[in-house]
Amino acid sequence: MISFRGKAHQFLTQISFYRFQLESKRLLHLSNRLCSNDASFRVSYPTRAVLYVPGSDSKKLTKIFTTNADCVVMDCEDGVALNKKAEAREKIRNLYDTDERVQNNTEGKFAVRINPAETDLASEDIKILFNPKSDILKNNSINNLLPKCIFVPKTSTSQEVKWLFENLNNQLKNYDDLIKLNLFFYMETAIGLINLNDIIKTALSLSKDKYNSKFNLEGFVFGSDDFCADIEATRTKDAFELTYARQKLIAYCKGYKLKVIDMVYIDFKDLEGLRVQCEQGSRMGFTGKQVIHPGQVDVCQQAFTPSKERIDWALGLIEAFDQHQKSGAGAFTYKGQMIDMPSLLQAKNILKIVEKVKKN
Ligand SMILES: CC(C)(COP(=O)(O)OP(=O)(O)OC[C@H]1O[C@@H](n2cnc3c(N)ncnc32)[C@H](O)[C@@H]1OP(=O)(O)O)[C@@H](O)C(=O)NCCC(=O)NCCSC(=O)C[C@H](O)C(=O)O
Ligand SMILES: [Mg+2]
Repeated sequence: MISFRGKAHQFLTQISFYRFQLESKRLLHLSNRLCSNDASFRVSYPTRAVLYVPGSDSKKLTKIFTTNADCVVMDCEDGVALNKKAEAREKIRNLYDTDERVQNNTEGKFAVRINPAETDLASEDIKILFNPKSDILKNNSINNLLPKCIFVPKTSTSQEVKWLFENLNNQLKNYDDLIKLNLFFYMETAIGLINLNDIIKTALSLSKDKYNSKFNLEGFVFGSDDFCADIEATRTKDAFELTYARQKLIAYCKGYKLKVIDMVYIDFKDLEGLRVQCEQGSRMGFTGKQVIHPGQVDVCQQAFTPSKERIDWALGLIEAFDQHQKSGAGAFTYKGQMIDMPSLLQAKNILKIVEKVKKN
């Protein structure tokens, strides 16, 4: 039996819930209005959880349709044994030839990781993966039959970028109506970290000036395990040995408005440890994280999705900022903190992520 006080409490909770809903709707409307005319508010698809599936493993490949990972990377590189490379390429090619779910995906949900540029393995990957069977091509648009996004590991020099674009371009030159191919490069060697600026600038300028924007550099992936091997570091749970590399990669990617995907957490049964590392990566500025097991996807997505509290904070701040701007105040107090233009930009970043997730 609920007492009168209990009932009153229930009633008040209900009222404040409805008030909260109304308030949220009003604020969301306001944020749409504030952000819709903002050129910096470009929203592409989300990459919170990027799941690897070894291309040679038929059973795991069937799981690409049941996972809710934002991006599935069918792997031809390190997740595949050397004597299974040909099998991996064939299985992935077969999916693009026959499966409408893969064919109809327009952005980066189904991607492929090829082998490192300037290797025979990569040449063979490109030759097979970007070559639909002619009888299938007769009845289908080429854009449905090719990977829309590729991941390119161990990118250490701008020379490799040139090699890659040239090879892809040669393979694709017969298909006039090809739309864009999204690309992620890996930063996973010491020399790659040193050459990062050069690699990004080469990829951006070559794509725009020489290849008519056919190739779109979407972002970078931090290959922490290869990087550790390369710098002869020992992996630790809190990843302190990788701090510099992670921060440098974030700064360069954000400087060029690129996505940046954090390290793998190889202890895949330890979900609490995963959560801690995901939240750390999210706070540092990463856009998402690589995962190696479907069981890691939910934890990862949650950590890279702003919480209700953060969204409320952002919406309230945007409204307060708007009001203070109108009254002529650039800086003001909101929830006990000093707010000015950088805080508004941070609040908008939160809404950008929400928009991306909604788009998916
Ligand atoms: C790590 C694994 C080898 C573990 O596999 P398994 O022993 O099969 O795990 P489970 O029994 O727990 O699996 C449960 C079910 O889930 C399916 N499964 C598991 N992993 C995947 C996956 N990645 N994609 C799709 N489906 C998956 C299993 O088949 C089970 O199914 P069912 O029996 O029907 O219930 C395995 O998870 C794995 O191979 N993961 C991928 C490894 C990989 O790709 N590594 C390379 C990428 S990481 C990297 O490159 C790092 C970077 O470059 C760097 O340098 O840092
Ligand atoms: Mg690697």
